[in-house]
Amino acid sequence: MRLTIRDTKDQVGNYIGDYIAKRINSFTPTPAHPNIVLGLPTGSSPLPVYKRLVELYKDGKVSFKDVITFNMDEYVGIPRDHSESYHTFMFSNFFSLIDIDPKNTHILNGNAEDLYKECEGYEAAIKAVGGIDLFLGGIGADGHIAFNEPGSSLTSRTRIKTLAYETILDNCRFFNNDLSLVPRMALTVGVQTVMDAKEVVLVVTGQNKSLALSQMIEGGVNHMVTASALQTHPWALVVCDEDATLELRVKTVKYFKSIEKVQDEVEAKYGPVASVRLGLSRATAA
Ligand SMILES: N[C@@H]1[C@@H](O)[C@H](O)[C@@H](COP(=O)(O)O)O[C@@H]1O
Repeated sequence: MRLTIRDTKDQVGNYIGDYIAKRINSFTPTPAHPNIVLGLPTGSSPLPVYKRLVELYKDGKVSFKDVITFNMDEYVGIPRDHSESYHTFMFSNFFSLIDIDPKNTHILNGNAEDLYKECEGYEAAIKAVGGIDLFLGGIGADGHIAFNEPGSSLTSRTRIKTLAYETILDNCRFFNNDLSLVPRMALTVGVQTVMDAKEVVLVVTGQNKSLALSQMIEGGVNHMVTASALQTHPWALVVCDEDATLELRVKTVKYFKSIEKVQDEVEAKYGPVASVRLGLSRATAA
């Protein structure tokens, strides 16, 4: 796992936005895997990433015409066009601002008649397009990824999930601070669904995520901090701001900063060719 630290959350957004655009632009289609497939999150943390990607699209530096997306999660039981549904979030903050074909965007339907079937179908749809190339994610204050709350199986797949009280409290701000309006359940991809992606990028910003970040990076792999499963992913990158590092050891921060410096030197020498970068960065991050 690599950790890249930037001063502010906007700089984090720019870094990840540029990173994803580079992946889209360097994607080589094959008959078995003709489109790049992204996994996408909602939440306040990824907003600067989406803002950057929209800017790059408007500047003609990236196109989403051939991009397929799968969102991480969706609430159960609120209408699709509810102002706080993840469907509404994705269309207002991203999809309606770029040239993506809505047919290529996939979001779990929290109002499906058969929620079990919906989840099984989602896993099958991911498989049918050749798997996810890059899964972008955020984390909850309790270290959850998607809606994989503490205690979730680290080999879980897309399923129905009861939300933790802490998450319901966190989300209350979006529902007029009225606890009774916050959905109690969600559909979510599993930890294993995220782990199956070829590459995972996590955006972690703000002091309120600092404890979760230190637990996921410095603690052991643990189902109480489901994002910690990424320690075993062969190609995971966490990008955070300085505020989010507050609970990390100084030694940890210095270590990851020094690794980035080496990577920069290697890239300056060999060039930012994606495949080369992938191989070399793996070596330096090991
Ligand atoms: N299901 C979402 C997660 O995918 C997201 O990472 C988390 C943090 O959101 P925020 O970035 O707003 O702190 O919120 C919810 O729990």
